[in-house]
Amino acid sequence: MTTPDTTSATEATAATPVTPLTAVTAPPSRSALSITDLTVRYGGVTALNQVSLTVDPGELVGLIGPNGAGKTTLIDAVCGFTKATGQIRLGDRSLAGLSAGARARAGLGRSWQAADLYDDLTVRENLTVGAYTPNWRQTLKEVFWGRAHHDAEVADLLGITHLLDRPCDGLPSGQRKLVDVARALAGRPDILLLDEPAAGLNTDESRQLATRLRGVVDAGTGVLLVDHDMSLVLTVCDRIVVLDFGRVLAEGTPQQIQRNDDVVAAYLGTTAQPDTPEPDTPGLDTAQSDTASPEVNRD
Ligand SMILES: Nc1ncnc2c1ncn2[C@@H]1O[C@H](COP(=O)(O)OP(=O)(O)OP(=O)(O)O)[C@@H](O)[C@H]1O
Repeated sequence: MTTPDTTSATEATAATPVTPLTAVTAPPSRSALSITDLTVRYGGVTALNQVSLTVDPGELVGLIGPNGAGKTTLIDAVCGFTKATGQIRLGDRSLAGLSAGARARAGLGRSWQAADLYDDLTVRENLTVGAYTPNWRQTLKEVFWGRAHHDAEVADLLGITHLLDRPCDGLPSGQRKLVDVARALAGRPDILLLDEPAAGLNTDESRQLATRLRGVVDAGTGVLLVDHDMSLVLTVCDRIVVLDFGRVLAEGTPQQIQRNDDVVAAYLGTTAQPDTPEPDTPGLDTAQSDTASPEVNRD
């Protein structure tokens, strides 16, 4: 079952129900990401200091913290864009010494803070670029699991099927973010690391993204989500790790994190009120109950 390029995306979707992602897209087993004592220094700045965390297949882990806490550095180090010490493993395999390309082929995918799409290409073509990891393993996957079908599945999962044949140039920011995530997913990663996918999105777009991310995770991919949108992180994540000054400050479920005094003091502040407030609470300051983006800039 494939989606021919000559058929419009809408027609294809209507004619051929998309098979669940787990059945077709993924290799039979996926690997967990395990990070131990990860340390990154930029000259005199210790951006990460012995950070350890795990992301299991089918788990959505949030990574939050103030500006400059080291979140992007962690993604860069895991994906091979920044030198680091410590251990990074994907399943049984150590990623030590591997290039960024080799880590992508091993099963890591990532998005970037700015959704830099190839604007003169269509959405479908962007997915094709995202899927391009030329090695025998990838070629075998494509022989057994199919490429065009995979694009259709990924597009379906992110809710962008109707956009597949549109050029990326001119897409609104919310759709660009979804395409960016889809492009990273097109490489069939075991673990997907997302750097602020909700930045610039309005509340509706952010909610839509949350639904789509949950679909990605439920289909078996492990996701590490970096974002300042606390409404998104606290509602969609299974587990949250909080960084502060390059160290792990706290780790736990969203409920545990929002009640952690250290996290409230360092990051969430008085905005940490994700429990549904009484709608008619007298004197409730709506600004204080806004959980959207408690950015703390210490740069
Ligand atoms: N290329 C670099 N050279 C030198 N210092 C850097 C570099 N990249 C990051 N840093 C520093 O490392 C620390 C961690 O930065 P990082 O961008 O990882 O934080 P962050 O948590 O992602 O912040 P934000 O939420 O603002 O994106 C900061 O002190 C930052 O100034």
